[in-house]
Amino acid sequence: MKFKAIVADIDGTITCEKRELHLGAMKKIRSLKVPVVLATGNTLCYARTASRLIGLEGAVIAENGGAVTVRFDLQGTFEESLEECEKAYSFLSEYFKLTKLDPLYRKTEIALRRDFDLEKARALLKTQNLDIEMVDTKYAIHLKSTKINKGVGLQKLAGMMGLEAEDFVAIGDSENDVEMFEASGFGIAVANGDEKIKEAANYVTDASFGDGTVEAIEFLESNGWI
Ligand SMILES: O=C(O)COP(=O)(O)O
Ligand SMILES: [Mg+2]
Repeated sequence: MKFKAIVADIDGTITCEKRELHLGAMKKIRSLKVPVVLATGNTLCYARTASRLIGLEGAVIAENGGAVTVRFDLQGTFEESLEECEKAYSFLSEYFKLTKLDPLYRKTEIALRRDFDLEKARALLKTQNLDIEMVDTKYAIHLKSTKINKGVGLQKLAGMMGLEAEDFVAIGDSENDVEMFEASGFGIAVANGDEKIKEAANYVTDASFGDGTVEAIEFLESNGWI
């Protein structure tokens, strides 16, 4: 097996436990010859800044696939999905006190603080005729279109880079990374990952957080897969 690129989740994967960047993972990523794409549930400006500060090229998937850019000098592309998310938000606001995270910068979905009953909210949302789902990343709960995810974002970005999604190894830690694992050629979950991502993974590291990403890349190198 030989892969041409890596797509790495940000929070919980290239960070430490308290969410600060993991310096060992940064160093390892910078040493790679293959392109590294960042994929996050967070906003596009967050992803682009992280890419710049890590020393990457600006190819990022943000807002769980809703926003994508291939280089720093190009504007992003944004899916038209916010309106439907707003409808779901208005409906759920009748039952819960919800807090939006970074609404000023988020253009395709809504991220919420994790301080309400998710299972109850999911059951209520099912009674509505909306193509919206709720995804828990352990950092936020995302109200997002069922048609958009990091896997769809990876297909799109891979095309822009002249690659196939299967050319990528994906590294991640939570349920918002599952579709990205499915679209990629090989998925590696870090040890702190949730059950859903570990189930979707081809390989699970022994180490957690950024140490897990270092281990994942060393595993790929030792097999000659990158
Ligand atoms: O924004 C979040 O909720 C989590 O972000 P992540 O996809 O980089 O882990
Ligand atoms: Mg994550």
